[in-house]
Amino acid sequence: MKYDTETRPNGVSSITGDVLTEAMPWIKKITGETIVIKYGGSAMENPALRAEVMADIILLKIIGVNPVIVHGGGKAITAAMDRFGLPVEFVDGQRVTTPEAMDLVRMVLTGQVNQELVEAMNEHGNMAVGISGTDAGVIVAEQADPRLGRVGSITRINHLLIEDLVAADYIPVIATVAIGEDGGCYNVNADVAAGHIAAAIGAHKVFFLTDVDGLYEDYPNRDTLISAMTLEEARTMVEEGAISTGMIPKLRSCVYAMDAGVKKGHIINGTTPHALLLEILTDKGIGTMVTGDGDPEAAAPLGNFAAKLIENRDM
Ligand SMILES: Nc1ncnc2c1ncn2[C@@H]1O[C@H](COP(=O)(O)OP(=O)(O)O)[C@@H](O)[C@H]1O
Ligand SMILES: CC(=O)N[C@@H](CCC(=O)OP(=O)(O)O)C(=O)O
Repeated sequence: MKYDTETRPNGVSSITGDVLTEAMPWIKKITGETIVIKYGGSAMENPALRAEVMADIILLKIIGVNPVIVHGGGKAITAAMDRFGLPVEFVDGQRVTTPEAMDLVRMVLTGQVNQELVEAMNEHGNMAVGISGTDAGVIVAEQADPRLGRVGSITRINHLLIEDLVAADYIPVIATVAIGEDGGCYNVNADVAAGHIAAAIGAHKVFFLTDVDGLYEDYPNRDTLISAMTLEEARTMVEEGAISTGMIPKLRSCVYAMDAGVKKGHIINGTTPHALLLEILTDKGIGTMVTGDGDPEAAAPLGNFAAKLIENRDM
């Protein structure tokens, strides 16, 4: 039943009621599920927005969802390296990490970014617990490539600590510093870590919050946003190299997690107010959704542009 705002003494709009009712079936679907949310450096720049995202995560927790946060902080690391006069260099999207840079990466991710997120969430009740991949050996890695120094390639996720925290109703907030198979620690890409963690804990869904609306077929042409794609289409795009830096590890991680049983992967704009809530609790999904085969929400086939891109790569 719809009410006329005019007839309401407190002036509350019926739209508010409609929005709340619309959320009900989605709350029923998601409550009790564990979701992994990767929060990236690009979407963390604005402190007010960051605080809003953290509050939304708490709201999800309150309605019975179990969020696990995996965060990056690439921009903050670069700013710190500039400040300390360390050279900043990326090879294929991975930061060249000398031992001195590794000290700074660890300092920024675990000491600064992680704690900022934990503090912002705990303003709403002390539910968030900050850990890094070295705690209880949650993320184990080996050297990826000697040319990249202390950059790690993940070999194992020890998921017990994450699961224990979730079971105790905490929100784990994980900085992606890994413990080395050979001792020491490694710098791992946060998108990759999120995919591995989602796979290891058998998450229901994995979300990548970034600073663009999702995956574009023809970036930066804003008319080419892919709103939905199947796992096989995502796999083909990754394998054919039809996407560029930034999105590569996100889509690859979706594929990795979904191959391990995660139901869906979402790439959404963390700078859009309440992006997570809109994606999870309303009829109108936003961003790019990757669905599994046979999923009733499975996507329409890729648009012409992506199909052409892939076709051209074959030639
Ligand atoms: N096809 C594409 N669709 C969307 N974004 C793309 C695409 N190709 C490259 N990008 C870039 O990827 C960036 C997001 O990746 P990144 O900067 O690594 O994000 P984050 O710090 O959130 O992990 C976007 O800001 C955009 O510039
Ligand atoms: C190896 C490597 O490149 N590690 C990343 C880790 C942080 C990260 O991934 O942060 P975003 O998600 O904010 O980009 C880095 O040093 O920037």
